[in-house]
Amino acid sequence: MSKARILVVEDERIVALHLQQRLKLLGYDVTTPAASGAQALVSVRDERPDLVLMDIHIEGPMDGIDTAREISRTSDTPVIYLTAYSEQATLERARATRPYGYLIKPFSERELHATIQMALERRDADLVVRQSEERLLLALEAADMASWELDATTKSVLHVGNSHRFFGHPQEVLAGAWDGFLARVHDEDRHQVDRVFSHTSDHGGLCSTEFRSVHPDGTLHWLKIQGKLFTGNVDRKSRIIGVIQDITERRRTEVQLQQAAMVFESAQEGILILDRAFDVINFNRGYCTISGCQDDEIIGKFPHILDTSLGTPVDRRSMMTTLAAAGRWHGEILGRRRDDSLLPVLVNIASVCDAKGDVTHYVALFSDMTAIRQAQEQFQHLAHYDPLTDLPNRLLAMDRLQQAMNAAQRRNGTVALLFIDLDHFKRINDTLGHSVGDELLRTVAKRMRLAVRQEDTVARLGGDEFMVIVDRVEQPVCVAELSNRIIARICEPIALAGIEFTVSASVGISLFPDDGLTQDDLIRAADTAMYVAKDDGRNRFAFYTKEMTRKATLYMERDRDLRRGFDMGELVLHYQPQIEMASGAVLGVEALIRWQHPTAGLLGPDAVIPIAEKSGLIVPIGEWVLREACAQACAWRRAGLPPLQMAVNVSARQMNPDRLPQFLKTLLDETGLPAERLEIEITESTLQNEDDCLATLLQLKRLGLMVAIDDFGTGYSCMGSLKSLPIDRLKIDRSFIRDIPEDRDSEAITEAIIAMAHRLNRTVIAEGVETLAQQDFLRSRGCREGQGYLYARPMAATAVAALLAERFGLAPDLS
Ligand SMILES: Nc1nc2c(ncn2[C@@H]2O[C@H](COP(=O)(O)O[C@H]3[C@@H](O)[C@H](n4cnc5c(=O)[nH]c(N)nc54)O[C@@H]3COP(=O)(O)O)[C@@H](O)[C@H]2O)c(=O)[nH]1
Repeated sequence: MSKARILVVEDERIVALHLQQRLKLLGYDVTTPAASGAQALVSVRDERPDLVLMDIHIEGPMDGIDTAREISRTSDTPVIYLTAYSEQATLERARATRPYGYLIKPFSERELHATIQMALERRDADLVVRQSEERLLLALEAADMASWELDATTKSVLHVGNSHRFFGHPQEVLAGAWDGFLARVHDEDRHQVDRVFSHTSDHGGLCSTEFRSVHPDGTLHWLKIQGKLFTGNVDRKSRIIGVIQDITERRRTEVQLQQAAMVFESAQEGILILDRAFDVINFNRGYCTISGCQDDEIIGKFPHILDTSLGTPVDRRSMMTTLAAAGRWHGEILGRRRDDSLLPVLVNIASVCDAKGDVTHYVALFSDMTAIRQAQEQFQHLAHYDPLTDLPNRLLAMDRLQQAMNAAQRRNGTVALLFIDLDHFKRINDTLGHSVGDELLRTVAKRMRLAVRQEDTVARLGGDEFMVIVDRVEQPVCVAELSNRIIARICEPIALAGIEFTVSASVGISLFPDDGLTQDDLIRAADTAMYVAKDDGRNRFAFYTKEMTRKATLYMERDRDLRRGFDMGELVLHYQPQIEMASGAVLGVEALIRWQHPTAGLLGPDAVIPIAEKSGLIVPIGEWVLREACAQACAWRRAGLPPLQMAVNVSARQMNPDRLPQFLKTLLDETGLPAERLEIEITESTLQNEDDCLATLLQLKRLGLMVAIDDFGTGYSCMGSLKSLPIDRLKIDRSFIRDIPEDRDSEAITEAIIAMAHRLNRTVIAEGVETLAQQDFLRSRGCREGQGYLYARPMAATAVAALLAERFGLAPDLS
């Protein structure tokens, strides 16, 4: 253990040397003695003695007490005063410097040694305390804390460490009366702080509270004070001692977290926190509302709303790739709710990464877009539909018209544009009021919609002007019929405001491409036509061209007449025999329609078939013909006439595989006519144009019927296709037979058809045979059968019976 080094401060050199000797003898190490305060301070600084023996009266301006004060200010070196004086004032001054001892001269070796030892002991103890204090201070500083102390009895603040940091005031401002301290606390927290400290002062134990301190610059700091009531062992004083801490940052974070939690919980959007495997680890109420899922159906599972089995398929792989590359993915999908209903959702997914940049979670946000989409739809609707009638407005009508024109151009078709204007609407509006006028327009709009096909567009252009766009017009006459249907519907009585009245309409029609190639041209043409209809007396239609109007009107009159005639049973069948040319034997007959018109007399098929084809009446008329022909064939059989082939013409529109075979099967079953006795004649063009034709023919062959191709040679059937068709007979067209023998080409064609029929193992018959020369030619080329005026004209059923009876010498029972 090293010797303690002692500095002697003594202005009397002899005394100083003597004291040094005594100290050495006592085992101490001594430094060079100092005679003045200035020397002493230099020595303390340079020699670093363990103790100073300080005479009070020394050289220089500073006495020993001043020097000791300066030493204690700049170092920890303990000072023991040496003096011969012991008057009170000096002692008071000396005590204020907190010396480690006081030796009154003269003193003994024992006194000197004991005082020095005690001083060194005390210095060591002080050092330990100071180090411990220092450690505590450093620890508090490291924790951004400070100590504080309150006298619980007097409720005065004894100490507030680092007061600047926490209160913005020096210690002196805070120390002292409790109210002074409370004045630095925020108004709203003051009562609480007072209550907490009062409680601990009165009842002991721990105290802890958080409050805001108000700094002089107005800033607020959140502080946390914790403490405990202690009662001093010596002085029995009650103190609350503890630590103070600035928790402003923590409070801010807490507030932010609270706000975030509030946003999370109260958000209308669905929010999910997903783990790296995309399984849900947290969700908010919004997600439950949007997805319809219960709490226990969400956690630990893949988000139901992203389920790809319904709605918009979400390509999970590309989503993950985007998330990995950009950290976010968003898109609008049709999401799947718990009950499998679908809803439009905007999905935003963001990756959450740790400090190293590795993905730890995903946050997914789901916004229900239903309301927005509905609003958009409503907006779209408002932009494109008339609010009064809910019909398309001019804007949408023009768009539809353009589309129809484009499509018609591609397929070489026709589009009709109908301009419809109510007659005298203004009068109704003026007399019955606008609300009745509005109601009338609504009623008319509904009636027009009911009059047209689903695919046609009915639009309101404004006022009492409407437009109908008819796509895929087959015949202009169909448009005329539609116009009449619309006019008729509009004309039906309307009861409004307690009054029943009727309103009529005038319709102008233009056709694309005939009447114009642009929208403007077509509209202008339809408008012009509408004024023509008005000029002609209103309540009618008019085409842009007069000829079209005339044709359509004529057709409709004929159509009406035919329907009436059909209903009145004015249609009849005549039969033209088919002959074996070598023997003159009647092999069969062809049923040909006639119309016994009440004013025009007997009309041929030309007055029936074209109109019936256009109006669709051909199907019921054709079925009537088949029924009538079969019934007649059976009647002849029953009358004892020899069995005959019954050939019946069937139009292309009848060749419906879902209808004709079943109809014929039932007919044969009902009449008992053997199937092979009935021959269906279809034209070559029917065979070539109708997709359904082949399917129907195959079914007819399965029933056992015979099939002939009528007007053969006028189409373009090739041998290859004929070979595979289910036909039994070719009927050479009358136009080739007519020019035989004058025309070589007709002869060549006829000859070729006969040869082809033979090669294909089909029978062949020539129609329109009028002369023996024609018959000779046909026979010489191998054609065995013929039909024509040479043998017989088409005739009534009774005439056929009479002819057959005569040929066979029979007396048929035709009763
Ligand atoms: N879908 C249906 N079509 C029918 C039906 N009935 C008739 N038709 C079609 O009408 C076409 C014309 O028939 P029609 O006016 O009766 O003329 C037939 C004969 O009168 C006529 N013919 C017969 N021989 C001669 C002749 O020597 N000279 C001459 N100038 N004309 C003659 O030919 C018609 C029969 O021809 P086809 O049917 O081609 O064998 C008629 O062609 C049918 O297409 C019906 O019910 N449904």
